[in-house]
Formats: sequence, C-alpha cells, structure tokens
Amino acid sequence: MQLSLEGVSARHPAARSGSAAALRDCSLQLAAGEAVAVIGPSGAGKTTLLHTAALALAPSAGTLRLDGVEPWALSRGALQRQRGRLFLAPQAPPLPPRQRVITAVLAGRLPQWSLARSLRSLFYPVDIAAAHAALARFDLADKLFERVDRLSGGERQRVGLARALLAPASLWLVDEPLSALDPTRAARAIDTLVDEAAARGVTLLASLHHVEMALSRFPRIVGLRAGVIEFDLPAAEVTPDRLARLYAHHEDELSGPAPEAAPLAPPVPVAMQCR
Ligand SMILES: Nc1ncnc2c1ncn2[C@@H]1O[C@H](COP(=O)(O)OP(=O)(O)OP(=O)(O)O)[C@@H](O)[C@H]1O
Repeated sequence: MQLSLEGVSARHPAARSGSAAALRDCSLQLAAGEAVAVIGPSGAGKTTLLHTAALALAPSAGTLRLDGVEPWALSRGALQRQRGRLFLAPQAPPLPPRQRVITAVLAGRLPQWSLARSLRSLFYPVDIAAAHAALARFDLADKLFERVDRLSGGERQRVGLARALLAPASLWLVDEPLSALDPTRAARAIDTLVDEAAARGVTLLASLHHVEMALSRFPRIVGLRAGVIEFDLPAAEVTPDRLARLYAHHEDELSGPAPEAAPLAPPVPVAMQCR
C-alpha cells in the first residue's frame, strides 16, 4: 500500500481538542512494500505520526492518502473498511488480561471475519495452526493457550506483533516494538517484522528508540524532532553529525533504552477493529 502525507499536522492521540499539534506540516511518501524507520527523541511525535497514518487520528491539517484515496473524505463505513487494510501495533498492545494468547493473536483476523465467526472464535478458536505459526516466529509457540495476564511485558509486546502476521493488512504501523525486549529478542523481533513485511509486499513504518537497530535493519530513515521531519534519508546517509543534531539535549536516548528496564508506555486510545 502507498502512504502519502502532505502538510499533515495532528494532535497527540491522548490530547484534548484545541491543544497544540504534536506533528506539524509533515510530508512523507511511502511506496508499496517499502520499509521505513522513524527515529527521534522522546516526545518527537513518532506515536502521533503512526496513529495518524493508521487512521486512528484525523489530521488537523493537510492531506493523507492511502493508495491515492483520501480515507477521511469517505463515508464512515468506507473509512472503517480502509482501517481494515491497516495494522497498528501500539507500544503497549491493548490485550484484555484474562484473554488467552491464541484469542489475542487471532484478533488480527477480525477485519476479515463476519460477526458470527468472530464470536465463534472467542469460544472455539479457528485456525489454531496459523496462530501457532505466527507465535513461533516470535518464539512464543509454547504460550498459545496461556492467559495474557500471565505473560511478561516483553511477551505481551511480542503477542501484539504476532497479530500482524494474521492481519489482512497491507500497511503495518509499528510503534516502538522493542521497548520491553532484551537485545537478542529485540533483534529477532525486528528481523521477523522486516522479513515478513518484505515477503508479503507489506509496507512497514516503524518507530524505533534503538537507533543502531533502525540503521542496520531499515533502508530508509525518517528523523523526527519536535513534530517536524528533520531528515528523510537512506540509512547510509544518516551520519553521526545528523544524529547528534536530531538528539541534541537528548543524547542519552541515542543508544536506545536499557534492555528490560524501559517500562511500557501507558496505552493511548486506539481505534480498534471491533465488532
Ligand atoms: N497525553 C497527552 N496529552 C497532550 N499532549 C501530549 C500527550 N502526550 C504527549 N503529548 C504531546 O505530544 C508530543 C508528541 O508525543 P508522541 O508520543 O507522539 O512522541 P514520541 O516521539 O512517540 O515520544 P516517545 O518516544 O516518548 O514515545 C509530546 O511532545 C507532547 O507535547
């Protein structure tokens, strides 16, 4: 899927109406199948950008297009269908605590299921093999029937990512997928996401705190600071000098969060595919 933002401004998903824009005059084009990482210091607007691209948040100015279509100009039903073509993995996946992992992962399929099938799957999970395979890609196959509230923060985060592999989406928007993962799991998780997106021809836009991981895994890097795109470059052209300017006064964030030490951000409201 192609994603196009032209002069887009937006408020943070948890902000009250009337508050200042967290994303300002942002223009960005992603071709179908492209993989792009967004980096920048805390508060730069990465979450706001991803939620805007995911149609969870209407721009306060500018134009957003998906495959040339302006979703916010469509009827409510058509907008909802466009949302069904996207997958947003928030920093803290909104997983109901008593839910089984299999149900949480199969929820990725909701946009393509009828109401009857969705309800049936709550009690008699369908496509157990697909859920198992998706979890296996994130080293969680043994957690298939575990309850979500018995998982660690890192495991919950990986369950949220495994959902992408079941979603009927052609654009994945992944917000800091590594914050609760140790370095080895973080590398495996990001490799899985990038590889699976490439294999499926899915467009991938991911925000990452871990700059080295972004530069080594993504061909194109967008640097965001104070709601403004500072650079949009091939990874090889993101020099230490550019990074120093992007992270000025936030130098401690340049090496990424300490593994396992970084708490998950509190969930922000997300427009979910619920029936
Ligand atoms: N709950 C809130 N209400 C209003 N404004 C907020 C709220 N949370 C954040 N903001 C504003 O939105 C800006 C962008 O926040 P956003 O979460 O999009 O940045 P980010 O780059 O994802 O940060 P982080 O890396 O810490 O997750 C912040 O600098 C702040 O000004």
